Amino acid sequence: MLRVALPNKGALSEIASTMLSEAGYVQRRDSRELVMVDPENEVEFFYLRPRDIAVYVGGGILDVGITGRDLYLDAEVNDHVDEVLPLGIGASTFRFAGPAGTFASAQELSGKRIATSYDALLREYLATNNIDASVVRLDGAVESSVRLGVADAIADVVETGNTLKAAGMEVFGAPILKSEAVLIGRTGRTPAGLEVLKRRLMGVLVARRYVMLDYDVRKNLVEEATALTPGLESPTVSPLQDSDWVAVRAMVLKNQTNNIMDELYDLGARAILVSQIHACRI
Ligand SMILES: Nc1ncnc2c1ncn2[C@@H]1O[C@H](COP(=O)(O)OP(=O)(O)OP(=O)(O)O)[C@@H](O)[C@H]1O
Ligand SMILES: O=P(O)(O)OC[C@H]1O[C@H](OP(=O)(O)OP(=O)(O)O)[C@H](O)[C@@H]1O
Ligand SMILES: [Mg+2]
Repeated sequence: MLRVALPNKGALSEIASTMLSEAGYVQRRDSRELVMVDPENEVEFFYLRPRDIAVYVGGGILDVGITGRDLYLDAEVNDHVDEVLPLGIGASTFRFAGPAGTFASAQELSGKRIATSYDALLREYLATNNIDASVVRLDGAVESSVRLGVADAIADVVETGNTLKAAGMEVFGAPILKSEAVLIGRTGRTPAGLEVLKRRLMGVLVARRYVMLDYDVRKNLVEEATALTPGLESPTVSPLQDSDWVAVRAMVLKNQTNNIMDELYDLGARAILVSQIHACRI
């Protein structure tokens, strides 16, 4: 059995479970369940605090896990745990913020107090950038720390920025880290089932990003048309009953679909159809 750690709560919990369901794995139905066995796929899922996942994987107790890149790096296990696959979900940025109009750059933090829940990540950034500041480690609701007088600035996860705005704060300086949900595993180990899990997750990523495009086009325009729809490897071109025309089938990026359809139509392509990809192995 492949032993997989998944976030039990928070921003990454539902989106990680949904992704695994789309990849064909059985997921828990009740958020209080802590373990879920998927005997058919020979995988066992353990629902744990997202911050603890790197610790379980780093300790060799569980084979792989899904957590945030920021949490994984903050756990300081990257000498023996690797990021195996970025998952394109749960994106956020780890940034400095302070009371509106107070700070303009990270260098101005020298001698100041910075509150954060990601102290290892912050300490490393400060050391690399020669900023001599003190770090105040808090568990959460870090935005309140400045108003309450325990810190001068914060380093925290920002997604929409709404929480900062509500606290009268604004970001400053360059982003410290761009994060997203990632699959992590022990360096140099490929436990049974990991390659299949990776391939399935990559299949979900592709199925989410691409659609299947079908159209008919005159044979003499097929070169121009397929230049617009090159597909992942090569588009399928099939004969039609009318020998002057061919049918073309290719995967295209979902967010480019309508532009490509307009260009194909202008070129003379007709019967342009888009269909969703439910699953794939590339
Ligand atoms: N809007 C968001 N708010 C917080 N974290 C987010 C958001 N979007 C993505 N994430 C990511 O989710 C992870 C944090 O998850 P979560 O909030 O569940 O952990 P936590 O803050 O340690 O726990 P909790 O808030 O339950 O005490 C990080 O990897 C973070 O980058
Ligand atoms: O930019 P936004 O979309 O507003 O999201 C970012 C906020 O969400 C997180 O808090 P969370 O809900 O995890 O609470 P916590 O601070 O107690 O961890 C994070 O710590 C920020 O406060
Ligand atoms: Mg949180």
